Amino acid sequence: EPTNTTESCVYLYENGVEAYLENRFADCVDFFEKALQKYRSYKKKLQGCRLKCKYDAELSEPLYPVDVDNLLFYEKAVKQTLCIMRCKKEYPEHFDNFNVNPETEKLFEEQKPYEYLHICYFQTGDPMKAASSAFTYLVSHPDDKVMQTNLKHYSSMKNVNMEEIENFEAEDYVYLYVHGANSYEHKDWRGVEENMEESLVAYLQAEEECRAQCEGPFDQGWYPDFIPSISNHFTFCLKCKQKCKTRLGSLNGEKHDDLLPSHYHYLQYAYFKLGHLRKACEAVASYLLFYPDDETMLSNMKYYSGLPKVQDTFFQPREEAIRYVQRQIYETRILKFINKEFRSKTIEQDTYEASERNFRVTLTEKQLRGAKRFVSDGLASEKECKTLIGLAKMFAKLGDGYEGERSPHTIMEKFEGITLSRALFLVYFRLLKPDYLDLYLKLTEDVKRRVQDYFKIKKKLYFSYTQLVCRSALPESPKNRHDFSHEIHADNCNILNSGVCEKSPPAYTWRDYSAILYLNSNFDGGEFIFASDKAATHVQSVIEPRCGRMIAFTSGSENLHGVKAVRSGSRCAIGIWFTHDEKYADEDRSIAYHVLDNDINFDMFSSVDISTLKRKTNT
Ligand SMILES: O=C(O)CCC(=O)C(=O)O
Ligand SMILES: [Fe+2]
Repeated sequence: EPTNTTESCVYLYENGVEAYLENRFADCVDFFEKALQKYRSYKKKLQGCRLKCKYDAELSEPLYPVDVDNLLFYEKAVKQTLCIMRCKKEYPEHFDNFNVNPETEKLFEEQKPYEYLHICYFQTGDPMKAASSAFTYLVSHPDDKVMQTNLKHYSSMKNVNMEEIENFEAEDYVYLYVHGANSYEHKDWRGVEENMEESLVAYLQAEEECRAQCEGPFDQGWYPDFIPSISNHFTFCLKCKQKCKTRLGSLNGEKHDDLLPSHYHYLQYAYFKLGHLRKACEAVASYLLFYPDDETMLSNMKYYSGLPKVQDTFFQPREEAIRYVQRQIYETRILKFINKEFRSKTIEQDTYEASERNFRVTLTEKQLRGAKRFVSDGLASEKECKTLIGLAKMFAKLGDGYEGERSPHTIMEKFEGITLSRALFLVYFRLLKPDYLDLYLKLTEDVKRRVQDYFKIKKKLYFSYTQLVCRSALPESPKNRHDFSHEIHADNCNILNSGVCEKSPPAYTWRDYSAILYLNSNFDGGEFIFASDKAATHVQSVIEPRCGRMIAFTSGSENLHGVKAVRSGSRCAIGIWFTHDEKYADEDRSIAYHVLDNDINFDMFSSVDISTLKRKTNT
């Protein structure tokens, strides 16, 4: 079994998913609760080490009394590194062989476990916890329609008390702040003082932790010089840190973009009512650091200044507010500078070409729990994905000659798309700008290169079939489906009831490798799964599609796979199948290159009946 926590978090998570799929709901609850608990404690330790070490390095005696050439900065970095290494050693259960896996972090940071957990709680007869899980999920995904419906459903049950619903992932300051605001409503000024002062400390602590979490590893994608490497990593962290404010500004889903300064607003009034004028003035000055032109606060200031006991020197902003605002302003300026100055084409080009050369596997065979398969990211930019989705949508609307509007796999979804051959056909007849075909070719060539690299394929490999497909939930289909968008299958054989996979027609027996390049993630459901049998009683791995991600595998029975129901939205991906058999090579691809090069030779077309371009479809 895995020895480190991130892995065992995934391990527990996967077991939870598996228990859920097999209707073992008590196990599901158990696994997910443990997974969440493990992840939380790992995260606290990690943040704790980073914060403690920063603090220690700050306090340590410099090796030389004068700072020359920013050497003090590097001295501290070195000391901090040593400290972090030692700190992690103290928690071998968390950091042994520790290797941060951003995929895992994402699962937990996006509260994925609650998507399963609420159902498992419900099934084990705990609708209160089911409701709280649904609520917890909604706090970070406030617009999730499916979860909103679930919560509504739970809240209508007679043994569910909405007053007692909890956000399982709430930070300490959330309840302190809510209590403080309630005290204010009840004119309990001491209550405001106590809760808001405590909430302020807890909030700043939570923000420091959030920022510390941003100081993780960063895959540069190529090998830059020393200084560019530092500034790249710094920028990456800084962008992440800037998101902490927004994230923490959500009070159980309610967005506050002024959460931190509003503490000072409450406090100035409470202190005034309690007769602590100096403290009231300090709170006013602190608030004005954030919003210097705020009229209410400026008129408060005027009013307080007029009081006989108040002196001008009282309006001194608080220490923590000064530090916070100065840092905020500085960071914003740096980011603005970066965004403005690094726009130039040459830099983008460099970065792009450099990352081109670097082949990065996101998930390995071990992580996917099966042989001859891998997942890789970064194969397409957001813009490229949008362009191709646009292409699919454009021609689906015109009615693209597909056989049947609906999906061949489930009546709950519409299945539409465009093959490479069809894109070629459209370009040839001037119905489509060549840029689309160019992009289609380029991205699929990249996929092929990665497949060849990963599987170390020496024999000649041909494209056999390429198809961009969007699977869309039909508006009338239920939102809580748990069927498949694409049943578990193998790509080059037919699974018989006996479990044997027969390599005969109608299977596409010549297919040797399969790859799918995903174009989006803004839909519900649609996860790709590897399973060990046709009924998916044993799921080996679940992969979430997203723009630029590819999954590749050998096409045989060793790689049974399927797609879970697309519950809402539209899921677009390019499926690509490769063969070693020249007979099944896709001739349209080489024609496509000629069409794009503008040296179209009509002899070439004579060997291909153009009308077949339209009919050749894959179901
Ligand atoms: O779209 C996917 O993720 C997989 C589709 C698939 O397995 C197929 O078309 O054979
Ligand atoms: Fe498939």
